Amino acid sequence: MAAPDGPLVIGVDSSTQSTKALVVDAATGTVVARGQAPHVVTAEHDSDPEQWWEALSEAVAQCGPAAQRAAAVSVAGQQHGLVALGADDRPVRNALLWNDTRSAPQRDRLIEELGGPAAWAERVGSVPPASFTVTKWAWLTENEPKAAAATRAVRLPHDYLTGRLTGQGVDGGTTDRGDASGSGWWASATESYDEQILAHVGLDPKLLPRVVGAGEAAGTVRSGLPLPEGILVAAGTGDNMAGALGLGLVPGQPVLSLGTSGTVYAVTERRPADPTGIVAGFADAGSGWLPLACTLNCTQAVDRFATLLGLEREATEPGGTAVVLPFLDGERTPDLPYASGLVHGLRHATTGGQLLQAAYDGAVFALLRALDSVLDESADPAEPILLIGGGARGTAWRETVRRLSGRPVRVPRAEELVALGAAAQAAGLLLGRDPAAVARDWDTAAGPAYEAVERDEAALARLDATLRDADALLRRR
Ligand SMILES: Nc1ncnc2c1ncn2[C@@H]1O[C@H](COP(=O)(O)OP(=O)(O)O)[C@@H](O)[C@H]1O
Ligand SMILES: O=C(CO)[C@@H](O)[C@H](O)COP(=O)(O)O
Repeated sequence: MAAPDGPLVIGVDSSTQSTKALVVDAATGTVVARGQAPHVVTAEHDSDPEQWWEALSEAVAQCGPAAQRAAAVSVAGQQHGLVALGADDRPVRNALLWNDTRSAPQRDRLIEELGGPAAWAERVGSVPPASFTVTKWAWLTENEPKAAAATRAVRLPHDYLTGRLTGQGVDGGTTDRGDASGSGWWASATESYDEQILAHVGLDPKLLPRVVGAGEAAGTVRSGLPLPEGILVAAGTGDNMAGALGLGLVPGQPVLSLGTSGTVYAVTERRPADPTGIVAGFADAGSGWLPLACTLNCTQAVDRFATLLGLEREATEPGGTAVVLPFLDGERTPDLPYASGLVHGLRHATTGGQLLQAAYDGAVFALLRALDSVLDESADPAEPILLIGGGARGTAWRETVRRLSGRPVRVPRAEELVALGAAAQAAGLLLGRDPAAVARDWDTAAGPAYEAVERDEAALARLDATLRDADALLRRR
C-alpha cells in the first residue's frame, strides 16, 4: 500500500454486536487498516462494559502497526445504554442497553409525572421511549436500589470507553451533545442537563459527565494502552450521530441504517420536538440536529425468521398475502414495548420465501412510516435514501427498501460509516476542521445508485391494516 498522504487517525464504532476499528488517512479518507471483535449481549439485553473495552483493544490490535502511527482517536458508541460506575471506576452491574424494554412502566410514569408527551418533546426534544437512559436509571433505583446507591458516575457507552482511553475516572468523565441528547436528562431547549428531571429521578448532576463542545478534545490517551500514548482523544458521540458525520450529511438527505437497530434520520437546522414520540429529537455531533426514528427489530429479527424457516437470508420469494410484524424484542417504533412477533395472512400456498420477504417488509415498513417525519417539509422526494449498516450489504434489504419506499436508493461504497464518522471527528479535531466537511472531502457517500421503482401500495396497506387490527394483541403484557 502507498504511504498515506496525511496523519493517521483511528475511528471506533462500539455498537450492539461488535466493536469495529478503522485506521484512516486523514488527508484522503483511505482506510489503511481495520479490526473487529464481537460482544456478548445477554438475553435480557445487557452487556458487560469491560467486554466492550476488551473488544476495542482487540479491534485496535488487529489494525497492526498502523494504529501505532495514529495521531488522534475517537469513539462512537451504541446510544442510551446505562453504565453505572462505582467508586472503584468499575460498573456496579452490566449496562442496560437501548433495546431493553424492561423500563417501560417507569417510562410511562415519568411521562405522566412530568407534564405529558408534549411537555417532554418541547423540553427534551423527545418523548422518551424505554430505550432512553433516564427510564433505565428510574428502573435501577426502583428494582436494584443497592446498585443505584453504589453508583458514583453515570456514563453512556461511548463516554465509558472514552474515559478508559483518557484515564478519566468517576470524577472526570466527558460526553458530547449528540449522545447526551439521547439520555432524557439533557434538555435540547436549553442545551444543558435538566436539573428538574434529574431531581425527579434522584440522580445527582455531579454524577454526570461534562459535555465537551464540538472541536474540543476529551483528553489524551493515557499510558499502558495498545494505542500511542498522548495522542488526542476527540469527544466521540452516539453511533447514529457518527453515521451522519461519516456521510458528511447535509439537510434533505435521508439515511436508513439497517443494523441491530433500524434507524431513519436526517440532519436539520430546526430543533425537532415531536409530541407523538415517533421522532427522537437528537442533537447531532456539531451544532445542528438529528431527528431520528429507531426500531428495535431489524437485521437480527429478520435473520431469526430466516433461521426459523431454515432459509438463507437472501432466499426471499415475491407474492402472497402473508404479513409479519417482526417485533421479537417488543418495539419502539411503533411504540409497543410489550409486543411480540406476529404472523398473519398465511394460506396453503404461502411459501417459506414469501414469509421471509414478509419479515423484511415488516422491518422496513416501520422505518419508512417515519421517513417523512424526519425530513424538513422542503426536502426533495427525489433525493436518494442513503442505505447504510450491515443490512445495506444485502440485496433483499435493498430491494425491499426500493419497493416499499418508491424512492431512489444509494448504497455508499464505504463500509463502516459509523467508524468512519468517528475517524472524521478525530481528523477534524487534529486538523481544526468541521468533521462533516472532512467526510465530504473523503467522498464517503459515493456508491451505486438504484432508480426509484413503483411503490408496493398493496403490501403497505396489508401491513397498515394488520398493525391497526392487532393493536390489542400487540399491547398485551
Ligand atoms: N451481506 C449481508 N447481507 C445482509 N445482511 C448482512 C450482511 N452482512 C451483515 N448483515 C447484517 O448486519 C447486521 C450487523 O449490522 P451492523 O450495522 O454491523 O450492526 P450493529 O452496528 O448494530 O452492531 C447483522 O445482524 C446481519 O444481519
Ligand atoms: O437506540 C438507538 C438509537 O436511538 C440505536 O440505534 C442504538 O444507537 C444502537 O445502534 P446499533 O447497535 O444498531 O448501531
